[in-house]
Amino acid sequence: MRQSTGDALRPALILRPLPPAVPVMSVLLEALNAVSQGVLVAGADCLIRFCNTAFTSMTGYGVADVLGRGCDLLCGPDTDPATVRALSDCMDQGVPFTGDVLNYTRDGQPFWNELSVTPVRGPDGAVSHFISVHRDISARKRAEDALRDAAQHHRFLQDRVLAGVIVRAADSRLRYANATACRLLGLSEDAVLGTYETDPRWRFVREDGSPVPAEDLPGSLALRGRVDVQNVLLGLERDVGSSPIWLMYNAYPVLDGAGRPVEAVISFTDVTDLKKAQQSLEKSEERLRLVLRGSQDAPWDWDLLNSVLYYSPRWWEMIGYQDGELCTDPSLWETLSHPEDREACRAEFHAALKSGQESYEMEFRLRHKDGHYVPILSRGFILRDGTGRPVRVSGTNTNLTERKQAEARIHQLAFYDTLTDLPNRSLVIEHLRRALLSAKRGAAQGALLFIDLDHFKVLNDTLGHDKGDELLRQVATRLRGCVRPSDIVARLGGDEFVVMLENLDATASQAALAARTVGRKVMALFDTPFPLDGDSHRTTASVGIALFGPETDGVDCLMKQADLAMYTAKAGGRNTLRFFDACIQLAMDKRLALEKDLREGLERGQMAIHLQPQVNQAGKVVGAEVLLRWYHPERGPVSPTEFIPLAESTGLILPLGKWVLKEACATLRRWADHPALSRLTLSVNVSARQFLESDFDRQVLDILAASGANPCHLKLELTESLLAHDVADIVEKMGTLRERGVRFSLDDFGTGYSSLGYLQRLPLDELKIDRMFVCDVLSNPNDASIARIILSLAQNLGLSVTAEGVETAGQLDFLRANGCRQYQGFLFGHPVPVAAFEAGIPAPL
Ligand SMILES: Nc1nc2c(ncn2[C@@H]2O[C@@H]3COP(=O)(O)O[C@H]4[C@@H](O)[C@H](n5cnc6c(=O)[nH]c(N)nc65)O[C@@H]4COP(=O)(O)O[C@H]3[C@H]2O)c(=O)[nH]1
Repeated sequence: MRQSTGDALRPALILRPLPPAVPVMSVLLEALNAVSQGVLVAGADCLIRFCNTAFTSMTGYGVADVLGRGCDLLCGPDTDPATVRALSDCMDQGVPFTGDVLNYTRDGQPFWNELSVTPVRGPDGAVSHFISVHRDISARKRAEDALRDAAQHHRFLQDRVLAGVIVRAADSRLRYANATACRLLGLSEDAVLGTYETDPRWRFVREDGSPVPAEDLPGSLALRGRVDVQNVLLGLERDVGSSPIWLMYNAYPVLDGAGRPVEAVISFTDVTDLKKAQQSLEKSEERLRLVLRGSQDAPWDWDLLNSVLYYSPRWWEMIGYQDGELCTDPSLWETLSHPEDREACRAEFHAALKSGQESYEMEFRLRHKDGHYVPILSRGFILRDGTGRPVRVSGTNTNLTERKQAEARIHQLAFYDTLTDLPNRSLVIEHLRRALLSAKRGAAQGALLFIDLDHFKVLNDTLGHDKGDELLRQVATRLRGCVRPSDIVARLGGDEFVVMLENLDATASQAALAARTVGRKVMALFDTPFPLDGDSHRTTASVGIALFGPETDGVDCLMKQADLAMYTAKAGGRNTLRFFDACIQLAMDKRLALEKDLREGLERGQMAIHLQPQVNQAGKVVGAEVLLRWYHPERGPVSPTEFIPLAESTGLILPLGKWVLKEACATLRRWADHPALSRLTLSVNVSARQFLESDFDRQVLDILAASGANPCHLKLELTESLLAHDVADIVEKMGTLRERGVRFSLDDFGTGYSSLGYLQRLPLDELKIDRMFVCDVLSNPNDASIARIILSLAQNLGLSVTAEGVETAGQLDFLRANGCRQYQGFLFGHPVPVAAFEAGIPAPL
């Protein structure tokens, strides 16, 4: 109820010049004050003559405020001037007016006034006054505004949701479509209401490409079945034949009060991108399936977070197992992998996980059920979470067996000679390159031997290529068999072979000797005829040798040198061996001649033994060392220091040594009958090569037996170099001989391989102090110390000691003072022929 201002009087009807009020008027007045609308009466001059109670309540004005005021009393700042004008025009023209006007109460509050002004005419037809009826419609206006706002908001939202929304009537006519729906359906907003959902311009298709009939559209289904339709995927070809956009539909029916469907609300979302992604995923999965089906790869998958491993049936098959035959746990591949690969693989795998890379590849071997190892290429793809942590690894294993075999075959074809299976020129060049590099780093000298069969062409032309090939194969086999496994034997082509020897010796002369030994072994291979298809064929080879070492100028140069040496050998009459280096060749020739002479010298009786006395501390001769002498008719006397090493390297030491032993034993036997000589011992030098003969002990016993010498007078002098060989064997042979009374002395003690361990193990009787220490005992404190140590060592081990090379009384005094009891040297006598030695021994008293 609006507050009236000051005037508590009931509103009065003041109509002038109306006749005085009668009860009827009073009733009318009562009626006017009872109505809920505000009523005003204004004169033709538009001044207010009357207002009812509802008006005063509505506006807050009192009756006194209103009477006599103009009709614009209620206008305010936001009152629409156009409306005011229209009202004013109506009043001027004496026509009714209705309209909604924004008016203001007395205290300035705006309110909506539904105003209707009716002109009242007098008998003369002229407007005598106006009756206006006012209704406060503010509440309605607010409701309408709210409704409009809500509708706008709703529309706003509808237009902005990403889903299309349409409402269709039962006859499929569209009643509503939001902006998204219009966009997706290709409709303008104006066209919505005239369009049917079943419009023939749209073609709906299913995922398999078949068309969707109108009655199966989601709206139709919802209306017909009165059910909600959910998640139906349809393709929409907006123009028939165009590529469809994919829409995910939901729909529900709207029922009337009687439960009859009146319309369907249909929403749909554009899932074309999703669909495309799905299709491409399906395609790539399909492709992967096809690829995997077509390939022999074995997929696997490892869930790192849960430690769950999946090995495909082919994974198992690759290593000979049935699916599930072994327990599948993360350590399985480690258990099955080759021990040599395991550590590297583990490291590589963890490095890949740690590094953040997406994939890796590695090769290793897995143990097959039957025990052999299968070479595997494993490719893994690492899946990581948002923080980069690896959560899953998936991949495939490829069996590399065939590839490895093919690679080996290719390698074989590229680097091996198909006829002989020996390395070919390419491979030997590689080996040489590597050997030269290592020689440059200071390793020992090596040698390259070029071997060319003599007159091979003639054989090939006369006997045919098959037999030629067969000969080459047999030569290859023999060559391979006559060198060490570490030496390289190769075929360069035709009848040319090479042998590469590494690490021969640090000195060129010794390396040349070793190379020549191999060269001669190679030539000796041709001494035995070659069986060729029932016939036996003889052939020879020419060998050229080039040494290589830090100074060598590269592979080509070395090959040329060996080739040239081989041609020199051919030019020298074939079946011969030549060095590229002329000096080496000269030295070799000399050596060869010496070797030949030595061999003949032994056969022709040019050898003799000389004896050098060994005396005790009283100066009495107790024995002698047997020293070999060679007197060549042209060369004259040849020093043992010259021919003994040659004899050792050629093997001639064996017959020579035997001969010396026989001579010594024969001498002992002879002495046995001679009172002055019968107690003397003879020390015989035995070379390592001689002693290592498997039946050396038997040979000695045979010679002793054959000569009838007393074994107790025979002493064998062994050298320290012998100790580099199988000591157990040496000990055994020494034991056998010692049982018969033969004694042993260790020669040149202190110069070579001595070790206390050996000294204790060997059944020795004597140590010999080498003359190199004796020589300087007085001038060199080191040598004096060594001599003293040897003497004290011998004493502790219970061995006797003979000092060699005693030349002066001073040396003798030193040795004697330090406990040495037996001596040998020029001070007591030079090596002399046996007869001279015997003559020098005084007859017993
Ligand atoms: N400067 C000097 N030299 C002295 C003195 N006393 C002895 N000699 C020499 O020292 C060598 C001792 O023999 P070796 O150490 O066994 O050294 C021997 C031995 O290793 C070897 N040899 C000699 N005969 C044979 C043999 O029949 N068989 C074997 N396997 N080797 C032998 O030849 C080496 C040299 O023999 P030779 O030339 O006869 O040289 C002998 C001898 O003449 C001395 O006071 N001063």
